[in-house]
Amino acid sequence: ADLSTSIAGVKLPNLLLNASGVNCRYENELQQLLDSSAGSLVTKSATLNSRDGNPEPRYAPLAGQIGSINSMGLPNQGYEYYLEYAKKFDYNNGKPLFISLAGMSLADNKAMCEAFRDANLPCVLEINFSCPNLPGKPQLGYDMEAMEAALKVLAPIIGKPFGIKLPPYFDIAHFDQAAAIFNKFDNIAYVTCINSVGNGLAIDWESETALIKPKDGFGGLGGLMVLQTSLANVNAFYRRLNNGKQVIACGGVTSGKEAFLHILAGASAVQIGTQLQEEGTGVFERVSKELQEIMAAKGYKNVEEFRGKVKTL
Ligand SMILES: C=Cc1c(C(=O)O)[nH]c(=O)[nH]c1=O
Repeated sequence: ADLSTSIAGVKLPNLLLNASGVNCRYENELQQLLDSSAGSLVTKSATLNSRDGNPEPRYAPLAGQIGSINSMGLPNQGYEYYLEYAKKFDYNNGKPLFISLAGMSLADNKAMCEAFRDANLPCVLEINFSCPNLPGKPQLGYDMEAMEAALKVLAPIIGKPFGIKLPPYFDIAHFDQAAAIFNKFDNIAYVTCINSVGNGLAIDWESETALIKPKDGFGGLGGLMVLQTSLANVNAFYRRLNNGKQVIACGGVTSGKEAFLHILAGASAVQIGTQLQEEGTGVFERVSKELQEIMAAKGYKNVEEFRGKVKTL
């Protein structure tokens, strides 16, 4: 079965890729993604300057393989590292490159977007409005006015198709408000739903202790336990975005089954985070095979035949 897809003007030979933040901070990790069955790769969200991030332990899988909690604190090499990587990248290798940016301020995001614009590269920018783990910094994704104001500055600078990484929303009114904002910007090509479910608290019952150190143990939740929230966000934006804007799914993909469900909900591509962290890059081969088996069993030759076709009662 054909798992290829096109997003923001670039073609992915396989609609599976990593979630930003996982296995993508350093060049060697990015090379591992290129060498895997993933159809593309996205870099760790970059800030103006490099960051060490929060104190460890800052990531933990949850018992029973139900998911993960993280409060990494945006550790990254600084945007120039990823800009240099994007300049050296072989755009004829068959897999497109996505670059994630998460400026600590609008000025930082503006400076980083200007630098990528000036470099005039084929990579696709994904602006991350949804990091939940910066102490004292509320995430832009939950401030509609600030998000629109930022887009009014950044969209014209980027000047070509780009994407936005969104937090999960839980109120229908917020789906309506956010989609209405995105529909105002012609070059928003896609949204990636969802980032981790912010500020969960994982506690070990034997030691009576939080699993991670930063923020009294508060961190973003990922993995299978966020699947239904992710499916809802994918479908909500699939139903609301117009002019060909697409949705990349992220959240709860541990097998071909969840990837299939995300496509049914409307996803054009599917990102894998927690399961990639736990299993390694072999996850892309496994999930691709499982998805193709499901499609064959159901008689689907390509994903367009069932994308967004979730039935309601
Ligand atoms: C960019 C920071 C993020 C982080 C982080 O670096 O703490 N963790 C997430 O789950 N999502 C983010 O967007």
